[in-house]
Amino acid sequence: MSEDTLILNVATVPSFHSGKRPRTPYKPSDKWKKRKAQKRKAAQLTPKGPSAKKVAHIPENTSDHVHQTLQHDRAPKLTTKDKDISKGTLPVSARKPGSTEKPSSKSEGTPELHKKSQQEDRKGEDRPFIKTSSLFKNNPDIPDIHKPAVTQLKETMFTSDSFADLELHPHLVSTLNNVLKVTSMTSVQKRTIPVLLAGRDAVVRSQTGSGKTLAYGIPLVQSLQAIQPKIKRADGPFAVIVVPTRELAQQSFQIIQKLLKPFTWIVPGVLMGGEKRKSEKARLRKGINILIATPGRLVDHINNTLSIAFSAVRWLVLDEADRTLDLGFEKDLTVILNAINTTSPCRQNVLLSATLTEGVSRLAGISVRDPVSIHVGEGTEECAAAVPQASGIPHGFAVPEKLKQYMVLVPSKLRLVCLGAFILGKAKFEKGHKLIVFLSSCEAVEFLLALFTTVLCKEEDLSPSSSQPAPLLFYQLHGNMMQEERMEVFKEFSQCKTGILLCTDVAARGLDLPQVTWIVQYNPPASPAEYVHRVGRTARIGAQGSSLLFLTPSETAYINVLADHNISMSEMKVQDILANLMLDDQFKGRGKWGNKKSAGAIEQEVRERATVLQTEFENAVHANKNSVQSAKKALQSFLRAYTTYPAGLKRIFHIRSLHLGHAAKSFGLRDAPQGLSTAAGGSQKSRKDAPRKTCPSKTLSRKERAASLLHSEYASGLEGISAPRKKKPKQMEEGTQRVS
Ligand SMILES: Nc1ncnc2c1ncn2[C@@H]1O[C@H](COP(=O)(O)OP(=O)(O)OP(=O)(O)O)[C@@H](O)[C@H]1O
Repeated sequence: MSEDTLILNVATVPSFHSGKRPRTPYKPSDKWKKRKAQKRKAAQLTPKGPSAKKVAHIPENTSDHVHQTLQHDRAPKLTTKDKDISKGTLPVSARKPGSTEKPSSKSEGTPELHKKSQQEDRKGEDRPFIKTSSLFKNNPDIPDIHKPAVTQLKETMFTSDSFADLELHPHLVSTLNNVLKVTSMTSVQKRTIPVLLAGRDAVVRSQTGSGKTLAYGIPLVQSLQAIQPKIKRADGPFAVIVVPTRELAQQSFQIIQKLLKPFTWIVPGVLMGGEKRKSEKARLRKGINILIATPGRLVDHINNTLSIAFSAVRWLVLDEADRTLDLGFEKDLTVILNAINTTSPCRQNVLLSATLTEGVSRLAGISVRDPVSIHVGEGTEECAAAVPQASGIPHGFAVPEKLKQYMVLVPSKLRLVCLGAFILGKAKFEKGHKLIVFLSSCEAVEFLLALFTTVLCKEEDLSPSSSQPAPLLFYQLHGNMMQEERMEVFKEFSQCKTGILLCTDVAARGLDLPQVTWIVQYNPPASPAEYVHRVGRTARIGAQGSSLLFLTPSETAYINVLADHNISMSEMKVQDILANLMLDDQFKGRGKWGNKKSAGAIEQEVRERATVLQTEFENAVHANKNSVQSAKKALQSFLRAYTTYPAGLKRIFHIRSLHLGHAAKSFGLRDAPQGLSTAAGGSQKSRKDAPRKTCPSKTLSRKERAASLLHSEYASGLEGISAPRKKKPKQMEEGTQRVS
């Protein structure tokens, strides 16, 4: 051992799957547990034995010292020669130059090498030192940010006008006051409700969390309860409400259900992917008067359920209308509109979103007649400046006034520890925080849930009587989960006071999750509109909230793209986020820093602790073959997602600007893996063996791939992404890959 090193006592590092289920606080049903067990068996995620105690080296004089300079730092950037990542194997050029090491993916591919890796796993338990490459060397420079001048668009949230001032049924007013606990209208409600009560179509844009659901829900219920003779269940749908995700369908259903409390003869119902079609058919047969549905599932019933009839429809609401268009749901919408138009041409149409744009005007053209345009920011000076002459729709977006927006420029190698430190700082050492962390893929969500549960939630934190800081409660929500589990998580995270939800964009739109204090965008969104919806999960209805956007130095220009849409944010510094680790002695190194620390010494100690944390992450990842595989899958899906940014953003998010070794480190991998495949099927070998039709990325164009990736975010686990492709899927629902 060289003299300039010191030994760090890294606390016991449990294996990635340490025999305990990741501590997600929801209680899965028996059926779900059974399915999960089958799934785990299939994925060979066998729990590992007791955790190994590991020791890490950190240099005494500088925590930057590289004990084993892993060749990440020298791994070349991806080039065009490396081929489009989505076409298959990751480039050979990403292999360590001059390395004689066998590619790790291969070493796990054959039984002998598997045995060898198991032996190494066991050996690792006695292994005295863990070598961690430097986190703080060979990173790209963090550029100085020249904050662009941005005029933020403002929308007034509340008015002093009361619901009682409207000509509503008195029982509806008392339901609003007593059940929904709302008395005065928000701006969007004040402007929208009278328009809809007057029987007009409307295109409504107002900021996230401003009460758009009641803006259409109240006039809808008011008009249906007034119909004489009274609506009968068997009359079928009088209103159809289309929303892009299942959770939003469920949420909207619950609000409509509350509004209908005094009007028991009107029956609401929800149709959404992941539910049993048979029982939905039975409910349709009995009769649903207000039908809330995701587009794919509704089309499915239009095509397959004889008892669905639209002759009575008087209302069509497209909530999150721009998203519904975005996701390639346009075809579905055409089917829905055709089905409704054939039998019910006279009805009211309402389109709503916080980010209605030109594209939606096009949709408005096919679905609304002479609509009243309601833009809540309209009339303000800020908004006038943002309205381009031709369209009349503001180019910029308003975000909630009390939302504090931050961004941080983090080199790839530091991303994982930075996210870990941020979560620890907020959720463990401050009180009452509820965080949502957006990631770019289902695989990354699953991987980080397991990793964080292993490394950040230590056993001692779990005892209720413990005097330790608050235990961390992690939740996950993504499109590959089973419907039952998705609903359970949604419910539990809605009700919990603190916790961290790791999710994909499936949670970005419309969800009204109370008391969320922080939105973290670990992967930047594909558009400024999606940015607005993600951050809109906090600071709702006048509440305080904050957001943090992670960017790598090469992605700095995204700040200007957001600024073009009137979005402005302040910079946080990586070192300030990492400084949270000073609160957590669990990640203390062996450095002798004394009591009175100079700024330099503190910085060194922060770096040392960050290195300890990274070491723990890497140990957890490399604890067994399955956890390595899970990290690789997450990395692979991250790379795939990176190829799907729209053309206009390619100059900022280009696969070639990624450093594979550094990206691998951000998934706790010590080496840049070889032979990565970005196809859904996994390794190159398994991809070769798989039937062609199960490998969509081979047959899809880049645009289709992007759409299919986005769709997968909206799928439930029931159909599974590996479901064989059918020529014409029977069950076209949100999340089904549209491959033809
Ligand atoms: N008039 C009101 N007074 C107080 N709270 C209200 C009022 N109207 C709605 N709310 C509450 O505001 C929250 C946000 O409402 P809602 O989900 O409808 O917002 P939204 O504008 O549709 O948001 P998003 O654009 O994110 O979908 C809900 O919790 C709702 O109960």
